[in-house]
Amino acid sequence: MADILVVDDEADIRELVADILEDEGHATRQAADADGALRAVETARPDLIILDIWLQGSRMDGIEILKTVRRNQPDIPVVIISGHGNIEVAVAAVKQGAYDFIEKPFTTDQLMLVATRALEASRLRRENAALKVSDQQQAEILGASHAVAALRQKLDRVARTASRVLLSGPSGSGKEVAARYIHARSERSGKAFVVLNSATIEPGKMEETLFGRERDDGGVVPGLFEKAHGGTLFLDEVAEMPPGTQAKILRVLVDQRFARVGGADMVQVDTRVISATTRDLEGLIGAGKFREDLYHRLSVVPLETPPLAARREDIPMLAEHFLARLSESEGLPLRRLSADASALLQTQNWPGNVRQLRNVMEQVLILGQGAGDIRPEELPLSAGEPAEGGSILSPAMATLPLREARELFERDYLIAQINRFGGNISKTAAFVGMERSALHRKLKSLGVATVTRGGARVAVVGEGDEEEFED
Ligand SMILES: Nc1ncnc2c1ncn2[C@@H]1O[C@H](COP(=O)(O)OP(=O)(O)OP(=O)(O)O)[C@@H](O)[C@H]1O
Repeated sequence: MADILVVDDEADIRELVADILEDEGHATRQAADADGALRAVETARPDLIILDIWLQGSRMDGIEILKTVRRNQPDIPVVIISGHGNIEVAVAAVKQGAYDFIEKPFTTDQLMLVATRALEASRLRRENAALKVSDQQQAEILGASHAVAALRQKLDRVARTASRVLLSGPSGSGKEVAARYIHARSERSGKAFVVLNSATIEPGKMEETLFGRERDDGGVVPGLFEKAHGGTLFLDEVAEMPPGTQAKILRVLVDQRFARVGGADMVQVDTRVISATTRDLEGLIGAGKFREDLYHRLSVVPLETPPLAARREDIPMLAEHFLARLSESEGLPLRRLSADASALLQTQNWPGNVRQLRNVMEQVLILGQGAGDIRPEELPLSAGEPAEGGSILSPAMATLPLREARELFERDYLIAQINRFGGNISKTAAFVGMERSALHRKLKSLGVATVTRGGARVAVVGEGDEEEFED
């Protein structure tokens, strides 16, 4: 049932239109002039306005009312009633943003047809707008660390162009979110964002998946390049592409044309390609596993999503964000992290990065029995376990030069110790075997400070302004 406002100076036409709409189950309100109409719109937003153009005794005609409504509430659909022989005025009204018009005299069916279509179109528009908002939300890159702020800035810049982007970073570090972020903020945002995960497609099916097929009966099965026409194709795990497909993709990137499998005609597409890899593509090129020419075409703008362990200061806010979102979507009471739990999360290695953090938060919220703030012992963490193969090297550290790896280790180690001693620098210094002043200098050079969170002192990275140590 819709709420429909009928505006006409002739009472019998108003009544007639209202009767027809009410017979179809809608609620109606009526107005005879501009003041009545605008007051009705202000009182409660109608789902549809049926508006006569000529209104005797009104200070504005239908077109003026239409303009006012469009200015203030542009998403209310308006259907114009025009007198016979007044087509030009009706067409002018449509140009001003009316959904459609009907000419007097009209039949019940004509009125219902145009009213139903206007209501349906406005419902679809509202749904699409809601979807677009949720697309944008899905494509939010959260984090206040230097690394994430710099990444966001680059993504914003690249979203304004049509350049191809290659995103590198470990699994779960947000490569797909970054690709969605670019798409959602680009001129292509109204068109499709299509994902291909190369690792999940059988090699024999890859070309059909990407380029489509022409069947013997003349039917066409479009591939992902066609589905993403005008939009963006995200090639995830691009290193997993079989060599034959690599050659074909290269050709599409060079001239934006391809033939479907089983077909001879060339298909022209305008598809932006964003690709992602967790692997070292340059190493694979050296080993003859990835085409160098394709690499250069894909990585016009190369960007890196940093591992979570390299931006620990983002961990508390990401964790709180996931807790809030999950409790809302699962209908569970919201729980927050205690300061100790938050500090413990910051000492972990997170080989599965943001995805792993989200999973841990999901487990706490869904499986956790507790109430109130989440305590450290409730966190399902395998803290302190050596990484696979007995090595303590995290994936983040394993690929760094010695000096940077040592800094990363020292930073993580000292943060863990400070948090173990409740932010007490003297006790930490005694335990780690350093003079208090030397520890201060070291922490400063590593960008570590302690801040008060939830009543407790915790060590964090990169919030230099608050740096102030307690004994
Ligand atoms: N900066 C971020 N802000 C908010 N959520 C994030 C962020 N980074 C990652 N996520 C979330 O973490 C999860 C994993 O992210 P995503 O799928 O983008 O990672 P990926 O690098 O593409 O992983 P893979 O290489 O395994 O495909 C998603 O649920 C995503 O929403």
